[in-house]
Amino acid sequence: MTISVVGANRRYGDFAALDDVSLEIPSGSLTALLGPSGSGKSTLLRAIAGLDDLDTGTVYINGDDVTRLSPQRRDIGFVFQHYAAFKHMTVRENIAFGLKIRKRSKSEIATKVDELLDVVGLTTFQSRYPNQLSGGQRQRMALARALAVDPKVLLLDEPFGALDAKVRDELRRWLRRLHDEVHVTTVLVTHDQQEALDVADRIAVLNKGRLEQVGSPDELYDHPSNEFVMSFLGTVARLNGSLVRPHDIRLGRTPDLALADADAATAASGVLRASVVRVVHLGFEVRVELRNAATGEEFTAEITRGDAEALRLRDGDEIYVRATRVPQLATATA
Ligand SMILES: Nc1ncnc2c1ncn2[C@@H]1O[C@H](COP(=O)(O)OP(=O)(O)OP(=O)(O)O)[C@@H](O)[C@H]1O
Repeated sequence: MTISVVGANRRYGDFAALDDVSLEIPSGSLTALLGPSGSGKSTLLRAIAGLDDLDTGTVYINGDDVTRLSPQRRDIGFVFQHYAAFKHMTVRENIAFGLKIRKRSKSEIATKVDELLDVVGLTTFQSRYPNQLSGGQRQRMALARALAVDPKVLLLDEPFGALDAKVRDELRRWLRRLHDEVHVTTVLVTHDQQEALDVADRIAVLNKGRLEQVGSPDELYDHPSNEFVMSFLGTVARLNGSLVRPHDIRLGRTPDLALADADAATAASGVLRASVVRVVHLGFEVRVELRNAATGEEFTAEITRGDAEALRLRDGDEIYVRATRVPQLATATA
């Protein structure tokens, strides 16, 4: 089911939480709403769910104008960061809840719940109560409960936000596989660019209530439309006025850092002198923290272990750097 938001505005007093946002979410996609805290992600998600009203604007689901429909009538599954499970019900009963109140037959409920327990990997935990589950298991139960009623769309607001890094990482992969199996149009709110790049097939970047860019992870990474998008998707350094990514910086002992594939934009960024502040070994990669000799600005380059060994970098060394790639931004905003 395609979701379209057209001309969405939401103000709180003088403050624009959503400022003329229009967004198309393709049927069957897993779209991340990505942005810093306060950028309007949850406001947009809640407007799609019908939990909050827009001041102006329209929400369409599958071509139908649902702007005035109650959340219950939008056929939506919703999972929040802190999921409120029914404490007195087992995992199985929690997942079955939505089907029961819709008065489905016992056998239909049993079949559906068995299937979902399997999908979310909780079959052996089905008789437990929510407080006997780990945080990650609880969120999987929440997803199963949301999916039980075959929603047209699944809306997830930082569903893994409260979990530790390792569990979050596992659940992301699991969500991606689940989505590949179930194909329900899914919108995931996250402030974590790694999470968005990892699981989403489309990313919508929000900043101060405005939509900055929408596209595939590759499109956003390779062709960010402005400096905000580029710096929000990962670490960046500023070399001679251009933003570059740490792994697009070449280091050398001499200023002769010729590039086979140098193009005009790269050549313009030139060779700079820098001193090595610190060398950090991160397995295969080596992170080199540097200080621009001309400006004193610190920045980071990421090189392979092999390159680092060849250069034999030591703290305090004076070296030369240049960008091997400078993304061309559509607009230059800060
Ligand atoms: N009920 C409200 N009353 C006043 N201001 C609100 C209300 N709800 C949200 N806001 C403001 O609107 C802005 C957007 O909030 P929203 O929750 O959509 O941001 P977000 O991008 O989801 O942020 P976070 O990642 O911190 O949850 C914030 O500055 C917030 O303070």
